[in-house]
Amino acid sequence: MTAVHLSEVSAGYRGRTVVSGVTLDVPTGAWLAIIGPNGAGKSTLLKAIAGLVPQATDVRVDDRPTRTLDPRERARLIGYAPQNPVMPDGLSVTDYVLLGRTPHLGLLAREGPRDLAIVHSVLDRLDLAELADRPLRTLSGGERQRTVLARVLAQQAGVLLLDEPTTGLDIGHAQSLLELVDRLRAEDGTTVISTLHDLTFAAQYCDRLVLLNAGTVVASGKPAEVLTPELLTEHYGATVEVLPTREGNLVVAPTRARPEH
Ligand SMILES: Nc1ncnc2c1ncn2[C@@H]1O[C@H](COP(=O)(O)OP(=O)(O)OP(=O)(O)O)[C@@H](O)[C@H]1O
Repeated sequence: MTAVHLSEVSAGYRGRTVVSGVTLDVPTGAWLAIIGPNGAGKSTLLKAIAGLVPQATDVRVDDRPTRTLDPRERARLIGYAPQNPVMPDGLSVTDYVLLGRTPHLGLLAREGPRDLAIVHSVLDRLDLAELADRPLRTLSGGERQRTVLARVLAQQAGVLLLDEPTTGLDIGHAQSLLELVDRLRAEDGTTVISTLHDLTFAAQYCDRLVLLNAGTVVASGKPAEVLTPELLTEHYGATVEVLPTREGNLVVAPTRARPEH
């Protein structure tokens, strides 16, 4: 089943087209990574899928055009974690993550024991339980990043849009966050679309990659089809080796120019 469908989607800001002609189908339970150089339009494409930027032609999530959904309906369907969200600094971690439950509450209803149980379980899974009562302004960059993901996971939406979810995380926390997302899609059939600059992680966790440059899709397919030295040189201007590991993963290693003797 297709969870997310884009057909010739273009999107941009104030009359400037930033992403154009993107056609994609993401099956339920799949994980798609949008990769590409800085400014390629990756975040804009995620926002277009979330229905948050002006776009030409509809993006459909669960066969519904996202731009016609009201915010509560959209939030029940799509969990979107932006790269730099505005966070009310005075709130505690628990209260902030509880905001993820808002789309599931009646208009004037307060959260109940089930909502609190979901929040505590997410905090545990993201290694945030000890910070539950801390005001957001006291968190480190990586702790804030995990708290944003916790709010989105508490939403329990079927489609997750994650903009650079591992930025600012150390390798251990980045890995456990990606493992958690991977478990959600295996166990609950959650569909994931994320931007990722770490191409080795993208190769490891994602079924399919879309390489965006200057707002258009220049390559798409399985990690081994997209992460070739030729494509990475052409579109990132990087010199890299792509090495297979014993486990069958790929490592993208930048090579260093050596001075000639
Ligand atoms: N709110 C905005 N208003 C106007 N232009 C914007 C806005 N947001 C992004 N842009 C422009 O759109 C283009 C694509 O930006 P976008 O953030 O989608 O790229 P990206 O691929 O996610 O980049 P990065 O890897 O640097 O995060 C850039 O030229 C950027 O300056």
